[in-house]
Amino acid sequence: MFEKSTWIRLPRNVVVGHGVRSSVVEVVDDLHLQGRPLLVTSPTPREVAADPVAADFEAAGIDPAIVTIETATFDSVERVIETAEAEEVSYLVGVGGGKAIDIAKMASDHLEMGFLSVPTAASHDGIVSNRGSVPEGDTRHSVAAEPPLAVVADTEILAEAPWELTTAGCADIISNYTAVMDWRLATRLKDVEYSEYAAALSEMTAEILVDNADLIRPGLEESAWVVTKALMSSGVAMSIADSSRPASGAEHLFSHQLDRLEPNGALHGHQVGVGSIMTAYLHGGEDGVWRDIRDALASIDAPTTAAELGIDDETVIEALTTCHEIRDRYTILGDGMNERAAHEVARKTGVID
Ligand SMILES: NC(=O)C1=CN([C@@H]2O[C@H](COP(=O)(O)OP(=O)(O)OC[C@H]3O[C@@H](n4cnc5c(N)ncnc54)[C@H](OP(=O)(O)O)[C@@H]3O)[C@@H](O)[C@H]2O)C=CC1
Ligand SMILES: O=C(CO)COP(=O)(O)O
Ligand SMILES: [Zn+2]
Repeated sequence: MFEKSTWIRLPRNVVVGHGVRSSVVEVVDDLHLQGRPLLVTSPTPREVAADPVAADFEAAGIDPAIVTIETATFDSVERVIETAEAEEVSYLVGVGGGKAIDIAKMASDHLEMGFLSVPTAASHDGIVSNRGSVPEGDTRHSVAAEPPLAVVADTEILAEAPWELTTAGCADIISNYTAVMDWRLATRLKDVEYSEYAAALSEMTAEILVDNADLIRPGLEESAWVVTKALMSSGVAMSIADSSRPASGAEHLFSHQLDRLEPNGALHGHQVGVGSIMTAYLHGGEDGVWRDIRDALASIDAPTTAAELGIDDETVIEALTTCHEIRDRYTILGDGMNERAAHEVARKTGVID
């Protein structure tokens, strides 16, 4: 008997383009959401977009509450939940980068409330995904969370954000190549659940981005358009898989460990990009695709070395040798690299001197 079933949760409305920030209230109306919204934001996105969105709500006769979080932690999720309950809101609007959107989607899940995703940076592929990514102690959780009811991605805001945020988003997408390699490996060796459609979508997204790399230039609003579409497509792959596997393999473990070792290190996307160069080498050796990944990253101005990340060589080696412990996710790192092997891969790929 055939007993398989799946439930894929995706946004109902996706609004992308120049000046669409002012459509948030209209989107809320289209979704028939009633009552007060709680805007969940972080300091810079608050100035850039959350305060103007709050003003749009006020102009429409809706009284929004607002909460500003500083970190992507369970404490922040707790604070948002407490604020939502105290302010008696009916739905959430995450306005910001990966941090604010992750916290909003996890709080929404707990509160059983809908949420809207309003990205202010094309820096990560969590814009539409149904996952939240949060560190806790020695580990890093990929938490099932509420996917957004709608996404409102204003390319004018995204294009005005610092250029490195956009290159971080590109690198988060390029890292899909190695994430899918790890996923296939884990399927072969550990029989982990696998979706051919999610894997293909994730790889195709990276391919389209790399093929359009010449459209990705600072000061070009079209870049924000190209990158945001890729970030959403990658997020849809995660929602189809109901796992971050299509977009998160060993290169993400490396980045999550760097976040622990060097909390004020580099952007998430930049770290996973450098990790991807090294894990591609581990998958394919000297003749594998690691040079293609490095060149793709370099072509969109993303870092390809530890020095460009602003992280010292020792920390890179420590992250490489310990990051397999951060979560139960089988990857090319297996049960861990020893120090000599870590030095070898980091040197051979030019990540360290
Ligand atoms: N759930 C998922 O599927 C995924 C989750 N993630 C998570 O997302 C996070 C990474 O996302 P990222 O966006 O890099 O992190 P942040 O949200 O921390 O944003 C990075 C920086 O950009 C700033 N910023 C955001 N928008 C603007 C703007 N318009 N102008 C100027 N500065 C701006 C932020 O300011 P400020 O400090 O003031 O907030 C912050 O300093 C990680 O926690 C990662 O784990 C990543 C991929 C997928
Ligand atoms: O960053 C992600 C995908 O780009 C997902 O994060 P996790 O590694 O926490 O699942
Ligand atoms: Zn990522």
